[in-house]
Amino acid sequence: MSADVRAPVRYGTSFNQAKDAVLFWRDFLKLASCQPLHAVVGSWPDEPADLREVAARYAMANHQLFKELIEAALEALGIPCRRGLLRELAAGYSQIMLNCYPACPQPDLTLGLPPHSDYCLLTLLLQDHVEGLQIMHHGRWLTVDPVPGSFVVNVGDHLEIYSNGRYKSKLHRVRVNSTRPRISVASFHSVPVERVIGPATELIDERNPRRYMDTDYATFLAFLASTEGKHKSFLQSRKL
Ligand SMILES: O=C(O)CCC(=O)C(=O)O
Ligand SMILES: [Fe+2]
Repeated sequence: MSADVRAPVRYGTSFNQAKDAVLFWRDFLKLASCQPLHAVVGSWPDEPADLREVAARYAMANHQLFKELIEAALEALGIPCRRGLLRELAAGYSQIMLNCYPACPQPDLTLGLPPHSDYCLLTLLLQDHVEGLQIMHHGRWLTVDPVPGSFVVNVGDHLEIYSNGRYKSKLHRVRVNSTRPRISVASFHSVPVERVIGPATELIDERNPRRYMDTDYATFLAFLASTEGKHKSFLQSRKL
């Protein structure tokens, strides 16, 4: 239950319950799943006995699917796949976030997760049969129908920045209910943490000026700790 948000394994409720003023109605277990995977698996819990093996198989297959999806996204943007970003993803940074939202006696007084967008290129989200995820669409919260065994693919802040705004990172939140607990597994995928990400040079010219500042993980953490973080989203803070 580390207060260090960079720790490879964390258990908790909100982003950093040592500091956050408002806690969320959820428990999470975060597993860092950087590539190559064998470098982090040893830091994962060794109980239950098959956790490492099952989670490693899941992480590997999930990362493979992510690479196929991001390759398609780069192709759609007209960016040659064999260069730049895709090559870096062989040593990319991923996190598996296992979320459990217990049933809540007063669900209207809280949230499982407050409105946010994901800090990554793409999120592959597996959810059970209990609804709870909502996305902001044209100024209204829409509930996403859970389809067990399928992934919801969310565009994250990094893809909006990298595509210079052509892909949009979606604001989303999680509501809880009074009768049924809900479980979801979110896998966040991006470039290595020390890599600075900005709009792809291929997408910028005189008619399409750069719309976002460069960013890295240190900028993100500094933003969360700042007062700016109280009334703005991280993505808004990177807009030019
Ligand atoms: O539980 C969900 O459906 C969404 C989880 C989520 O948005 C997150 O972990 O960032
Ligand atoms: Fe999210």
